[in-house]
Amino acid sequence: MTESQLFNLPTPLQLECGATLPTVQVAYHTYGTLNAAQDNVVWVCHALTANADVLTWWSGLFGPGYLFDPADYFIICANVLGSCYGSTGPLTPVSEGSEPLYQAFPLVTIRDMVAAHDQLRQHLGFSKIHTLIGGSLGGQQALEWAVQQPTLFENLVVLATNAQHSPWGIAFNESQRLAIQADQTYYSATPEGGQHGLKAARAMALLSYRSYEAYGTTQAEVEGDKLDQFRASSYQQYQGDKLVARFNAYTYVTLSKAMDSHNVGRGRGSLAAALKQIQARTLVIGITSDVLFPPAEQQLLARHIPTAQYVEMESHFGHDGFLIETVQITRFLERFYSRRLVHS
Ligand SMILES: CC(=O)SCCNC(=O)CCNC(=O)[C@H](O)C(C)(C)COP(=O)(O)OP(=O)(O)OC[C@H]1O[C@@H](n2cnc3c(N)ncnc32)[C@H](O)[C@@H]1OP(=O)(O)O
Ligand SMILES: N[C@@H](CCO)C(=O)O
Repeated sequence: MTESQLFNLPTPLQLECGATLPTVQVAYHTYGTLNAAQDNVVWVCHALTANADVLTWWSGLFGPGYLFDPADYFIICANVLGSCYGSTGPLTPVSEGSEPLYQAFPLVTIRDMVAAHDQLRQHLGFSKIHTLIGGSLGGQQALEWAVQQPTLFENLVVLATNAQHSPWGIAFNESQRLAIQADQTYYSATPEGGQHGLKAARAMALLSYRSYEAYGTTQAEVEGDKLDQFRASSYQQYQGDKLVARFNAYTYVTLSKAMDSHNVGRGRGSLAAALKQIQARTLVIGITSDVLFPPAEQQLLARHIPTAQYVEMESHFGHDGFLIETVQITRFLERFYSRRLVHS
């Protein structure tokens, strides 16, 4: 694990909603060495509850001996604006000496996240990115960035994501926010506020990340005569507690609203017109059992991005397959790069 590095934006950040964040800090991790030609940069955009330490949460794809090996690539991942892993968010001050804003933290969009990351890119002096990759919320950022800067990225890899967040996805997120906001401690504006609601929200979200088959495989009862205390119940409880131990309700609300805001077509005529701007060679990966970002959304991306290839991954892990099925993803990527992987 590497240490997080910090970048402070040189000027206040004007958000899409009209609010301004006076100071913004972006936490990021890098691995490997930038080569002389500076053409081995792989930029990873992370999903909802992850952090910038991609080697911990995407191991199997990133790390020594894996496809994106720090021996070959200069890998960078930045924590998104609004998160709680080092970048400015609801639990951090937004100006020198101020108190955190908690539920008053302004609305952040995917475009605001991209704006912060692009400032970091400029600060680091990268004028070319070999590969931009992200799944889910990370894929939303990657698509938005690739639309905004068509010539910056050589390759774009997006998994289990979409061009515009769907009514179905927004409804899932709103239901989770309802659980958080029904927890009166949410209004306490303390780091622990809303934890009961957050636990319920994560349990609800899990249903959209997995599948009927996945629960059937991993949570089936050994004894068939139980009346209560089922394994699936204890799994939901456990997963809720696990997120509460490492996250907070205010960040969850902020990031789920950012996901809802995603629409590459906003102000650009249409989704198709926006996606047509992308010049990066693109691989779109869908997952057969993904009910949250179903294959039809990936197929739409591939239809409108001029150079896109579409592949579909057989998996019963549902949406979270993009984090879990690293062997299949590696195979798809090797084919995509046609073995042009190692840089001299
Ligand atoms: C410090 C950090 O921030 S690290 C994490 C950073 N964040 C991320 O990476 C976000 C993206 N990652 C994820 O969403 C997840 O880690 C995934 C999707 C990759 C994998 O999910 P996991 O929860 O690890 O796997 P899975 O769904 O199989 O659950 C396994 C866990 O449930 C527990 N479990 C399984 N069945 C049950 C049950 N019936 N009752 C109670 N617990 C259960 C297991 O013991 C295991 O516990 P552990 O995580 O403490 O080892
Ligand atoms: N398991 C992922 C799901 C969101 O894509 C996360 O927690 O970030």
